[in-house]
Amino acid sequence: MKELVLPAPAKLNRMLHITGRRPDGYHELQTLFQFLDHGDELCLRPRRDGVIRLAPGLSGVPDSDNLIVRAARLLQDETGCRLGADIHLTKRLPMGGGLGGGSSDAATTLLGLDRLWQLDLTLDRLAELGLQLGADVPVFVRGHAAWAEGVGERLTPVTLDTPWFVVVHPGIEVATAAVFGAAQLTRNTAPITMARALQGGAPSWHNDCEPTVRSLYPQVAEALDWLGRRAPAMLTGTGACVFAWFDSDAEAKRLLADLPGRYTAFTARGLNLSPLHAALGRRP
Ligand SMILES: C[C@@](CO)(OP(=O)(O)O)[C@H](O)COP(=O)(O)OP(=O)(O)OC[C@H]1O[C@@H](n2ccc(N)nc2=O)[C@H](O)[C@@H]1O
Ligand SMILES: Nc1ncnc2c1ncn2[C@@H]1O[C@H](COP(=O)(O)OP(=O)(O)O)[C@@H](O)[C@H]1O
Repeated sequence: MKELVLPAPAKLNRMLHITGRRPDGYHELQTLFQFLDHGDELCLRPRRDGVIRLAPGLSGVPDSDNLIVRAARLLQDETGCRLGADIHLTKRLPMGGGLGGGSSDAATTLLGLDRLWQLDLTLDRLAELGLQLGADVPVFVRGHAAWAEGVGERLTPVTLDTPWFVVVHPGIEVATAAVFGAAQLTRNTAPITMARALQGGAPSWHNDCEPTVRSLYPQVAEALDWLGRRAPAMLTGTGACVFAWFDSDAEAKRLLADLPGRYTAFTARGLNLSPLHAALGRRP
């Protein structure tokens, strides 16, 4: 096999509750993950010499810290595979945006190299490896919209409504660790059942990180207010991106016409199945 060109889709957290904090400091969440038909793209080519080469890299992220390189090395270490890869990244998702770009890149690397290197690992095994790289990686490995608990690793597939979204980036990066470390963050939302979360649907959903992110990052508060005046708006993950949902692409696109110059934005449709798995012909 010469090369694989694969998508690394974005995710949204359609709702997010923080229900506790573990002894290791990580937070217990209940969240609904859904994919978008918009994201990064990776081109993977095998090398015989075992070298992992990423081009272009990301400014401000040394290659050895890049989740793509870390995912590839983890796979080599775990399987003893002596092949390497040239990896070309087309980065479209803003970093620290709450869209899971780095986690999705890592998952695409794991599944793509599993195929190129003919390792035939199960999605269970790849999700286990993914969790070592970040709490959000397993859902991208599994490839199905999901109700997630724990730190995001206990996943139950769900089928959500698939509206068109406007995703607005306020032009700043949010540090996930800063939000989870904030004294004011509420960590005591009572756990609910998945059935209850699904029953209320989008109008009943909220994100427990929002009040803290609003006060730590006024630019995110402004973007939420701007979008919220036009449609119901929410924060994804710990931000910085905020989103609103519409019944049609045309309605979503109309909103972009008024977008203030300080923001960037895109429209995308919600997906319950990851385009990565579709591209690989692999059942989530
Ligand atoms: C909050 C969520 C919701 O989807 O999204 P993002 O806004 O980052 O996309 C994620 O759980 C984020 O997952 P991910 O971005 O992979 O986080 P990690 O790299 O594992 O963790 C970054 C840091 O955030 C804190 N952290 C993260 C996840 C969690 N459940 N509890 C935490 O306390 C820890 O301090 C950790 O060192
Ligand atoms: N391939 C990658 N793409 C994006 N960010 C990466 C990548 N590898 C490492 N990172 C680091 O992970 C951080 C969080 O990235 P990202 O996944 O884009 O945000 P979020 O978790 O908010 O969705 C970045 O600020 C960056 O330092």
